[in-house]
Amino acid sequence: MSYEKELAAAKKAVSLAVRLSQEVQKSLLQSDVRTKPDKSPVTAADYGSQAVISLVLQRELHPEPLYLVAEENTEDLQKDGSEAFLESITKLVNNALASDESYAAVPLSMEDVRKAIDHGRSQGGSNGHHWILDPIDGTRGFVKGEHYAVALSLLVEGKLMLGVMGCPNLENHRFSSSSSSSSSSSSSSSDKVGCLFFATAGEGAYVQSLEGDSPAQKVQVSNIENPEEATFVESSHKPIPIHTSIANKLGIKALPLRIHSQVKYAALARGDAEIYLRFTLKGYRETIWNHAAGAIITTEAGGVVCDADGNPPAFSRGKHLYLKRGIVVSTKKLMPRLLKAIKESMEEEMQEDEMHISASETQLTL
Ligand SMILES: Nc1ncnc2c1ncn2[C@@H]1O[C@H](COP(=O)(O)O)[C@@H](OP(=O)(O)O)[C@H]1O
Ligand SMILES: [Mg+2]
Repeated sequence: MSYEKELAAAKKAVSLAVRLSQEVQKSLLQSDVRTKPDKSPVTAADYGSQAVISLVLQRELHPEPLYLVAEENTEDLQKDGSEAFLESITKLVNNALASDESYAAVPLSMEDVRKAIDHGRSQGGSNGHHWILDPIDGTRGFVKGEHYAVALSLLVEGKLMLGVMGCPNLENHRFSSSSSSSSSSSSSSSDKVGCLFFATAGEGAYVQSLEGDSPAQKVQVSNIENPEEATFVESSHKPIPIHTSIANKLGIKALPLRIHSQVKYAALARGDAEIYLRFTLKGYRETIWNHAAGAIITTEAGGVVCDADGNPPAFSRGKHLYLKRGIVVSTKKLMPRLLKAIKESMEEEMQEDEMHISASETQLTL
């Protein structure tokens, strides 16, 4: 089955949502950043992007029903004092939609926008069609003017069939590992930025400029064979000690690139980097919208996405991913060596934990 109609709808939805997010990022004041109960930030762009994508998909795919599993909901927007915030989100949504000729109709009300956001309450699963959305992935990066992504994908009968990812602050040219440092968000003012990645199952992964002014180009993961030359990327959250141990075992010389959001998957898909490690901290459960679009794009570019044991993550079990230790992404060539290094590092970590436990038991008995 071809997903042409769905792909066109998804590209349109993501492009309009990116326009909205860029509008917000340009004028973002610290006071516009709210904090969710899990302490992560949320902005008008998170809600606005979700509303735009929900509305565009509903209209483009009509009369098919839309099942959308998305990160945001309007619970916090219904609290006292949130009316002005919802009003500003509604204005952003109307502006973004009006920039597309086919949507320049009657402006939407606050209630329309609230409903569009809450359309994203589907739970996913292994039956039927489910769209998966992270309206702003990497909100921490977004509020700092760094990398973020608008990530949309389609799950059909439990399998990822399509992914579209807008990366508004990613340079159109590849970034090289020679510029490796603790941050990769630097760009010279003459660099052209803004990439739209997309992939459909079995048909490869592509990138085009977000401005749509150049034809799409096929992307492929890197073909380096020596892990010592690999560039490894990780999240900008707290450093994860086991990542360093794994990189040392592989003899990787360059410092990791620390990048917000699923732009990390895009970096691998395009051959800018070869290894993405995301061992999760205890108590944190990964959600499908943080990985789905990136996973199909990198896989279609020839990469491999798996857990620490080498098993592919299941996107069909609801909103969460059930992983043993985290997500590992690399190329087919490097994955066997990487999994071996991971196994060794995990065994060492377990031995260290056991030593700590017996040392503290000894202290207790003294
Ligand atoms: N302690 C943690 N460990 C891993 N991921 C976390 C986390 N706390 C939050 N996240 C999620 O990680 C996403 C960002 O990933 P990254 O660190 O790769 O940029 C955030 O998505 P949102 O920005 O969409 O909320 C957030 O949901
Ligand atoms: Mg998000």
